[in-house]
Amino acid sequence: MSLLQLDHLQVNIGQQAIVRDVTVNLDAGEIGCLLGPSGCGKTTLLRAIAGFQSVAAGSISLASKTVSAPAFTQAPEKRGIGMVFQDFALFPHLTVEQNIRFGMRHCSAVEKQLRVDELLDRIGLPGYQQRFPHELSGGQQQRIALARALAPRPRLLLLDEPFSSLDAELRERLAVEVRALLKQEQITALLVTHDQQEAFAMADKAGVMYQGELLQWETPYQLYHQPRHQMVADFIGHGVLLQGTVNASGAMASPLGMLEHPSLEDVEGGTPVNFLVRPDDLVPDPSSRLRGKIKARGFRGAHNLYSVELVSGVEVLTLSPSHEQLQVGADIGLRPDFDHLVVFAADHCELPGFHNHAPSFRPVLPKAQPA
Ligand SMILES: Nc1ncnc2c1ncn2[C@@H]1O[C@H](COP(=O)(O)OP(=O)(O)OP(=O)(O)O)[C@@H](O)[C@H]1O
Repeated sequence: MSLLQLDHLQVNIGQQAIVRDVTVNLDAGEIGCLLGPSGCGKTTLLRAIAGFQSVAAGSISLASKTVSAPAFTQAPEKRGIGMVFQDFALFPHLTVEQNIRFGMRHCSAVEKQLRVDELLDRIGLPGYQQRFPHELSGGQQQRIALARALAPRPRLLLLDEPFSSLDAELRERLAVEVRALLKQEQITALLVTHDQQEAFAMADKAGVMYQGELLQWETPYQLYHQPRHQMVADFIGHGVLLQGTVNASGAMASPLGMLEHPSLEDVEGGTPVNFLVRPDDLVPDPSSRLRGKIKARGFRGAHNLYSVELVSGVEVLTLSPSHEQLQVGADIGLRPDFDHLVVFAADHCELPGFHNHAPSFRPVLPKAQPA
């Protein structure tokens, strides 16, 4: 059952359309995640859902009831929405228990007590009732902020970069914990973040926004493996877009050599395309004729990520287990090994902040075809 429905939503600030033509569905109990570069309109969209911002076109519905449309904005306190922001925003002069009880005005004292104890158990902080916020770490404070938002059992929880002030390791751990907690509580949630790892750890559905538009709204797996826009391909995961030309027999001449793949068969001969190359699409192979020089190495735990300059001058990325360390400056052979090939029309309009890759908004193929 649909809990949140945004239908061709437009939100203006002054004369400017900050959110444009956004359509999103979140079913009850699902966790959605909005990704995108700074200033693309993520917070404005959340504010509109919460009822702090009116809408210029389209509508917002909660459980099939319209709460925002042009000339109609249901008051925020009537929407049953909880919110968590990046700066914790706990009341410093109230104890943990008083903070959590804050939004539970309509419950009896016994209910409040049970709910506080239940939530403190669930967030792994039993016995913290009488602490003050300044006696807690950043991660603990953010867990309490979450408990406070969950206490009145909102039907929708909005989280705006809730972990961004925490360090990377804690952020990842909390994302996993918070997902488990939201699932236990059966809360529908929409999260805004810059951090794709966080989105992947938390989301059932995710989308990338760019300049007010939502480019794709699907599962994190589909965003990664079947990006429908170059911008999504560029924003999600490491990878490079290379140029190629598909010939009449469906093979592609490319900086990686001639590539053949079922997904190229529908592309008209002679078409110039851009195609996505992820690090795991190129396997180190000493016997391969495709050669390059290692320019840089980044440690990624189990793997190292290498930047390799091919003999043609094109730079690509590859992965290798971190116990097999390759040296910067060394010659390396790479074997293309595409599980699926993601291909876009090769339009060329430069956009600031996104390497030199042009988003076409018009994939040659609707999406990548699984091999
Ligand atoms: N009150 C306002 N007055 C004028 N412009 C605004 C206002 N609030 C936001 N904007 C503009 O709207 C655009 C989107 O802002 P928004 O905060 O929604 O982006 P965001 O994607 O959440 O960014 P970030 O990730 O940096 O928080 C920006 O260009 C911003 O300058």
